[in-house]
Amino acid sequence: MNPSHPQQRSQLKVLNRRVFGSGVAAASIGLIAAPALAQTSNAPKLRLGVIGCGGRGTWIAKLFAAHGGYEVVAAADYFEDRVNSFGDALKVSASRRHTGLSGYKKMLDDPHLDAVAIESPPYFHPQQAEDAVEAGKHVYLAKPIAVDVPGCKSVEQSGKKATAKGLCFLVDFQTRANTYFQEAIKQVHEGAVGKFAFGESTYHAGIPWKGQIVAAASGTPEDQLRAWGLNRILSGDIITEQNIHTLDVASWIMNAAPESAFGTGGQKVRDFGSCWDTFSVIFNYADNIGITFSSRQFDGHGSEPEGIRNRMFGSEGVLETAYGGQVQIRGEHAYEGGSSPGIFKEGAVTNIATFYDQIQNKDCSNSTVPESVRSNLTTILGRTAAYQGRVVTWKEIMQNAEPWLINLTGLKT
Ligand SMILES: NC(=O)C1=CN([C@@H]2O[C@H](COP(=O)(O)OP(=O)(O)OC[C@H]3O[C@@H](n4cnc5c(N)ncnc54)[C@H](OP(=O)(O)O)[C@@H]3O)[C@@H](O)[C@H]2O)C=CC1
Ligand SMILES: O=C1CO[C@H](CO)[C@@H](O)[C@@H]1O
Repeated sequence: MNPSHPQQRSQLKVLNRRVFGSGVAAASIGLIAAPALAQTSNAPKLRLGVIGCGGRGTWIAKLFAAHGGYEVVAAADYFEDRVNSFGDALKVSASRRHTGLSGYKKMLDDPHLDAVAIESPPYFHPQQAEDAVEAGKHVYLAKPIAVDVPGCKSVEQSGKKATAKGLCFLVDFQTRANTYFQEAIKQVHEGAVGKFAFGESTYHAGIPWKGQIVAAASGTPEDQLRAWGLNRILSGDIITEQNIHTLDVASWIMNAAPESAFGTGGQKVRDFGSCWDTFSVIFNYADNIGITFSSRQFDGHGSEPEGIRNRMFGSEGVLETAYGGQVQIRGEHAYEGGSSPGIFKEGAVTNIATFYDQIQNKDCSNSTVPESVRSNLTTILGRTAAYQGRVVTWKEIMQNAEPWLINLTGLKT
């Protein structure tokens, strides 16, 4: 998000209040400076192109520039106004601003470009990542990695291909970069809560897409693209686009894929867009360990607690985590942990620094790819079970890997 953009400012207010809690508001979105992780070596700057110049793309490009090890030299977005506003802010030359659906391919043709950050709508991520790896570029990819099973499989292959070609590929989950989350979940894996009994996973938040409601109603191809966050196919629906943060933590805790899921939900409160505004799912893991999940993307009328939360109950303790809040283990092997109010920005800053270090050190193991594939597939399993109102197995979704396709006719190539 870009706090200087008026629409984004109001969205941030909603997110601060609803997702992160009032006490941590400014820090949670990066208005309070994160610890500097500036590049100090004399290595030449990495030449970075950004695909997707909307809110996240513009915001994160400034973090790449602030790192010191990158030079933002190219921009691609379907929309000319976005690429120009990005280009002006990041001082990208006119010849390196690309528009249209395949504008990013012209960017990838540049032999002097080292890496790309993919910050476009989720529907486009797998193809853009595949093309970037094919073109020999390192890839920094926003979550979710894909909206469907074939997309997840494609990103999995791109990650492996990147490793084989000596390219780095990093998926940007802020929680995965946070030391309290890392330590707490490591201790849980070492037995700190004993034998798992059951878990909880929630993402309760307001509407982040108010600026897209008018475009969503118009239905022209370009408006549909501008309003991608309210479009089920372009976004993956809220369980994949937004709720993935909490289901990624659940997947990290379990260190396994669920065997099946059962769920429900719908568009209960909102009357715009094609996404559901709530999901309720039970994920069934091996040994009948259940994780109950619920999400909301509309006004909670002051209900607390809000945001991205996980709990895992075991025979000897309980793990509690909150994105932007406290992370701790209670019980026989307590871990005090700590709070992470600045995680929204600090997670990205850390991931940007890690990506730089991996490229410099030629560490192309690309370990964030398989874990992201699994959590993205977990969201798709829950989504399928909820849409169909029946028990759906992991095996089933992996075997019937139907692509989600949208008609892009009418858009500039
Ligand atoms: N925590 C995380 O990891 C986050 C990840 N993402 C991911 O990043 C990708 C891209 O998402 P995102 O950038 O949000 O998508 P968009 O920018 O396309 O859409 C989000 C909102 O940003 C606003 N916006 C558009 N252009 C700009 C601009 N130049 N500056 C500021 N705001 C603008 C739009 O509001 P309006 O039309 O009213 O101007 C729009 O409603 C997606 O995959 C998404 O899931 C996104 C946010 C956080
Ligand atoms: O969690 C987040 C806040 O909401 C945004 C809109 O759904 C997401 O893209 C982001 O990842």
